[in-house]
Amino acid sequence: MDLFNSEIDETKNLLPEGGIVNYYGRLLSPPEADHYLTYLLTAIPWKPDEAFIFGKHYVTKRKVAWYADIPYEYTYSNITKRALPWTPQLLELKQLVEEKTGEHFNSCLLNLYPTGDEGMAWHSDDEKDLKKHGAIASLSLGAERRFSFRHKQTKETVSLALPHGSLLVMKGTTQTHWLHRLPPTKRVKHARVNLTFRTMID
Ligand SMILES: O=C(O)CCC(=O)C(=O)O
Ligand SMILES: [Fe+2]
Repeated sequence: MDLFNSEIDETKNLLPEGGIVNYYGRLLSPPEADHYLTYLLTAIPWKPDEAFIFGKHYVTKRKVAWYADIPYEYTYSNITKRALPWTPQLLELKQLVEEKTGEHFNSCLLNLYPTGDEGMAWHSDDEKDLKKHGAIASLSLGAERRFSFRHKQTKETVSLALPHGSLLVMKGTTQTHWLHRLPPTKRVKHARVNLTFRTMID
């Protein structure tokens, strides 16, 4: 029996309409999750997220890294990023996520939120370089944070907590009809790392 996930139905759609979000609970046991969190905090070449918007240079306290099967280039907010080659540990995590979800991914965006002061504003992951309606799998490590969805028309919201080692998948038309965000919170004083596994189109 899975002691972590006894109450969780991973086939349930958390959204009432317009997309599919499945929550798998803990993919990793707490010791496994600790192991990967320590690895990621120390071994990933974290860089602040940057943007040039109306000629002004913005640098976030949130840090990012990007890995993929091939050195894809990806431009947003006038900054071009080139994907790094997978590390063995990231490939282990990718394989676990793929086995659990039955999906396949060719890239991963990593986010590091040093404290609850950092979050991510409402957005959809609907860039044209991403496979349309492709699944996005989100693995969370470290500080537990709330994660929210908001329907673009009805403004209905759906929220859940994402604990250490947990897995969430967004698929179907979720990015077309819903926004999502990671709200900042004064209560959280330690770091969270999030890995979003994605499919880029060539
Ligand atoms: O940190 C998270 O849980 C979400 C990150 C996210 O939405 C993104 O990278 O597009
Ligand atoms: Fe996102």
